[in-house]
Amino acid sequence: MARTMAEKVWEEHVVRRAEGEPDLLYIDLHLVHEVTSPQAFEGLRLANRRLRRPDLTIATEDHNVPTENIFLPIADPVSRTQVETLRKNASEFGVRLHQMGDIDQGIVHVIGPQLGLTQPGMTIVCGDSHTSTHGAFGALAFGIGTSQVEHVMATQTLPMTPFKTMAVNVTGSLKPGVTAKDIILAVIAKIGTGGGQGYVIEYRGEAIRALSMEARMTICNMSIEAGARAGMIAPDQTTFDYIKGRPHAPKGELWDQAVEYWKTLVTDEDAVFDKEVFLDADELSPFVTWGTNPGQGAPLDSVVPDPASFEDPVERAAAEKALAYMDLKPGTPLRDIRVDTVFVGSCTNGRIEDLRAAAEVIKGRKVADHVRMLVVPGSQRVKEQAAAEGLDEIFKAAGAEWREAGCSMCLGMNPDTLKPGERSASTSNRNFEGRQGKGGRTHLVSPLVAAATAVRGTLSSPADL
Ligand SMILES: CC(C)[C@H](C(=O)O)[C@@H](O)C(=O)O
Ligand code: SF4
Repeated sequence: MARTMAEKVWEEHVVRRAEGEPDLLYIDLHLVHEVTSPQAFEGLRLANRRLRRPDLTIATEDHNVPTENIFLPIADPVSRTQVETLRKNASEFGVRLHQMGDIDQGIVHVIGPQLGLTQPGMTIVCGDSHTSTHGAFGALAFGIGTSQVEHVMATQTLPMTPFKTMAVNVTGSLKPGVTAKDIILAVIAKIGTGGGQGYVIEYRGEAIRALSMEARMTICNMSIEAGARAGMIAPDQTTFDYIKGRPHAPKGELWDQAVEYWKTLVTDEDAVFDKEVFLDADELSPFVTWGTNPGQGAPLDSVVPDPASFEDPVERAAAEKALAYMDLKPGTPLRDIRVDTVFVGSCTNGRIEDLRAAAEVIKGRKVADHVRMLVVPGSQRVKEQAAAEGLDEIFKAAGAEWREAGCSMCLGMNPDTLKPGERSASTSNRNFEGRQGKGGRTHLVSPLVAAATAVRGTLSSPADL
């Protein structure tokens, strides 16, 4: 029977199947961070169990880490406890941990691909919703809850209920200045934050094929913001070239065998998806969010929508509430919205290509006087590479702050937060109330829009400079 890529990867990993029960899947890679692992380790300890496969488990410190003065003790007691607990657990259970200051430390979804741990055809889990990022390689990658984290630690398997399949077909090609971030914000605006519920999305079409691996990761990363269980992109030459030579990539003959297998991980031509969505890349322009969920977005060229224009009463009420929180008036051109802060970073857009894109725009220009710009590499290696290319100097010369790797202002779990009432343009993935700090207001944007906004001080694209 013809199968989709997601179904193929799933079938390869079933270790037990019984009528009326979820399939038990083998897990190839388990990524761990300090927020969702403490209770799982504690559960193992109480049950007197060891970790089943420490070699398939890797941990990093990301959410709670400060991005300045990383060799001083963490000031916030909750953050400090979480990080210290992970260190203690990793050493007790034999898990490789990349600590602050380690060259391989960084956001969990940045370091997996970077180390070559993330590979096509794998099942990958992490107690973190944006695990969907790894699907960009043709892996089936799910965010899981803490009790599931414990299950994987103890058994290297996970019971999983079947999913539905959705194809998001992106035809045509992107105009200059339009990026993967704009594609995914447009997809979520189209299908809604619940549109992907129960589905694994496969992104397909010529516009997707033309994207770099990092751009593909940006798209798969935000699948979860459409409510999907995972997002995937079929592996191709772009994927193989990205993985080749990385520390954990197969070598020699094993490499050739792996690529042969990876090439089979494409959706069969006559496979049928449960749902199909179409988008024309030629029609896209830079996209920004105006509301408090990632689906409340619109082209930068447009205006803050009037809640009355939403036919669905639930959407209308949500828009009213969002505009009140965001302190925005219907009809205001999105370009007139003035920001206080610009954040370039996160597992959505904190990779080297993102920093290059932002640097290209900001080079030789200045961050507006009323704006604070934070540039936070997704990992220490990204930081090192950016510095080798002189990007750090470009940002600093423009007046931006250049930081150490971590989740930073993507969420308010570390010192990088918005103050109440402050407004940001942010390359991250969530704009919920209080996400970047209590009372903070977030507009999700691409790195290009972020950089242009930093210069003009209002939501802008490079074409406005
Ligand atoms: C803290 C963590 C559990 C959370 C997630 O699961 O996504 C975080 O990474 C986020 O982005 O909100
Ligand atoms: S960067 Fe943001 S979205 Fe990504 S893992 Fe960290 S907190 Fe979650």
